[in-house]
Amino acid sequence: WKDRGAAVSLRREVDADGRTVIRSVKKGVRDFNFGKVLGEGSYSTVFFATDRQTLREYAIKVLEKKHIIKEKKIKYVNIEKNTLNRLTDHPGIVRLYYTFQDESSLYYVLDLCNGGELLGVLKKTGTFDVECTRFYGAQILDAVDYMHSRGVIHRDLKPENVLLDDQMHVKITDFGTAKLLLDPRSPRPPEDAAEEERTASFVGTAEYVSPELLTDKSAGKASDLWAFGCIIYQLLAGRPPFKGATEYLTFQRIVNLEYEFPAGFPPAARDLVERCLVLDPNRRLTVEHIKNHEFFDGQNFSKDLWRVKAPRLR
Ligand SMILES: NC(=O)c1nn(CC2CCNCC2)c2c1CCc1cnc(N=C3C=CCC=C3)nc1-2
Repeated sequence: WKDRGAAVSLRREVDADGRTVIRSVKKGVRDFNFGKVLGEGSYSTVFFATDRQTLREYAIKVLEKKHIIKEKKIKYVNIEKNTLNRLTDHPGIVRLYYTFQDESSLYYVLDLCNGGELLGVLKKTGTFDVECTRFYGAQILDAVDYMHSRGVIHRDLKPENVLLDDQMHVKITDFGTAKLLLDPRSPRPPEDAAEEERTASFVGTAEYVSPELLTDKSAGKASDLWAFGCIIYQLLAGRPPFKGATEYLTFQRIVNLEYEFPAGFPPAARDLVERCLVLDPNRRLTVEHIKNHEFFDGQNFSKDLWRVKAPRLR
């Protein structure tokens, strides 16, 4: 596990001759004050942390080595690090500053999102109006477009993984289950790669998982756009489109496309959702189609999208 990024701290020490020397050493656990737990995954815990020298605040994701090995999650840990290393330069993606390790754990130093989860904000307001849905939908779409352009498929997009920063702007997180498309420049994968993909065990969160992942276990960029359609529906309706009493019943509703729109659901948004929630991934809207859809008429998808003030949530 090669550490990434070199963050050094200057440490004043006394050498053997009693002289005070300043050494530059790679940052480690001792350079941070760890605060409250922000979230716990099956093999990681994310803490609020402050750099003791610069006082900058971060989220530090801590992964216990022996647990990762015992649970055979090394592959996921490497996927997440390789994914974060590809997604280095977009305002809508939680940024990995650097990593370090000690004998027991691995540490990822990440952007801190003080605004919490989009889901939390949605629960407070119940539903979003069209203006807020357009703003957050546009930011999520722009971040997904960047991810896909870098050959990354998130595979578990949902309002819990859409975090908010101090400006209430979107920061997408949790790439531990992402799928990395092979670099087009690299040699073609062996034929059995497709087979291996089909035997892949990972499935996202029930309410947002795409039908193709349930039927033939293949996930492509269109799988993230299925989840995008579910999120747009949920922001306006206050609940996800597919929700059964059990996971199995939720899956059944998805593969049978069983969902309705509540009365008063805005027509342009309804048309957009209907064209994202298409069973055949090849007939689903692509990012470009969605950007040009009537629902986003007049929406600016340039860098300004990340400079404008977030609309007041109502
Ligand atoms: N899995 C992760 O990488 C991750 N998990 N969290 C906390 C989770 C809580 C449950 N929903 C998904 C996120 C984070 C990160 C990245 C880095 C990261 C940065 N800031 C926050 N901030 C939060 C603030 C309040 C509540 C939750 C998260 N959280 C994270």
